[in-house]
Amino acid sequence: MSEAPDDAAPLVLSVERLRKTYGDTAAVEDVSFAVRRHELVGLLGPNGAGKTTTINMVLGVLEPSAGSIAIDGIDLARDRARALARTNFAAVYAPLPGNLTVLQNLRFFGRIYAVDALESRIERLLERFRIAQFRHTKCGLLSSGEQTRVSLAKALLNDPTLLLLDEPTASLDPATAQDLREAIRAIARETNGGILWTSHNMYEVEEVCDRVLFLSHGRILLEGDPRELPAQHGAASLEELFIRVAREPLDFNTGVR
Ligand SMILES: Nc1ncnc2c1ncn2[C@@H]1O[C@H](COP(=O)(O)OP(=O)(O)OP(=O)(O)O)[C@@H](O)[C@H]1O
Repeated sequence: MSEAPDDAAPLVLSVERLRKTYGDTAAVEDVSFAVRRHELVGLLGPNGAGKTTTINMVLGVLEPSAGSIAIDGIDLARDRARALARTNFAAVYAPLPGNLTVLQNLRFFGRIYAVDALESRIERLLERFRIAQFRHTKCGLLSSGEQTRVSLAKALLNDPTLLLLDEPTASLDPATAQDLREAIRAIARETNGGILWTSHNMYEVEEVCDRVLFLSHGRILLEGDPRELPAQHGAASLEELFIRVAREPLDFNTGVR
């Protein structure tokens, strides 16, 4: 756990009244939140809660039905290219091309992002994620944990102000996951960015996140410090709170549907 981020730190992500509907189904409904510089925010919720839909709207992959998104103060709808140049992401469902080596992949993406001094940037990231020995190995041949580390290196190539991580430790053994959590915490501390992170591992969320948002049925039901929220709501642990929120798809504070 790190020092609490400064409440006055600039917003690296600001989401206002975001909504995404598919026909009569609202995947995301009236969601507002922010991520500050140096902050690690967990986006939690049961399967189908709307986490990936939210992340995909922030990444510009999905167009919101309503609402606005600003990255580092830049409105995504109005100035898309400039806003997206400040983001990056890593997700297990978006692996890097398997027929390219680690180096070829990092060079390819580095050129797309127009990274300055690309070769030295790549070398630093290969060291940081302990993947230098795989530089000439095709990504498709790496273990899932090794691929995750390459995806994280790729996600940091452009030194993003906003880093989105969708279950970054899902395929990792406990020791590798622990190393990775430490690396990600260090990134939040040392860079000028903030991180939005999804995970189903409540132990990890308590250890890593400065703040969490509980999403259920497309709405934010709870928000706060993952170490304080359980006691505030009479739950013994974050996991117990998560299960209650997931099973009670109603206004958690008032009990009103
Ligand atoms: N293209 C689509 N068309 C119709 N419904 C969709 C579409 N994409 C997502 N949904 C629905 O929107 C809801 C939110 O889905 P989403 O993938 O954002 O959930 P999630 O919180 O990421 O879940 P998980 O933890 O299972 O990955 C789900 O009910 C899903 O079925």
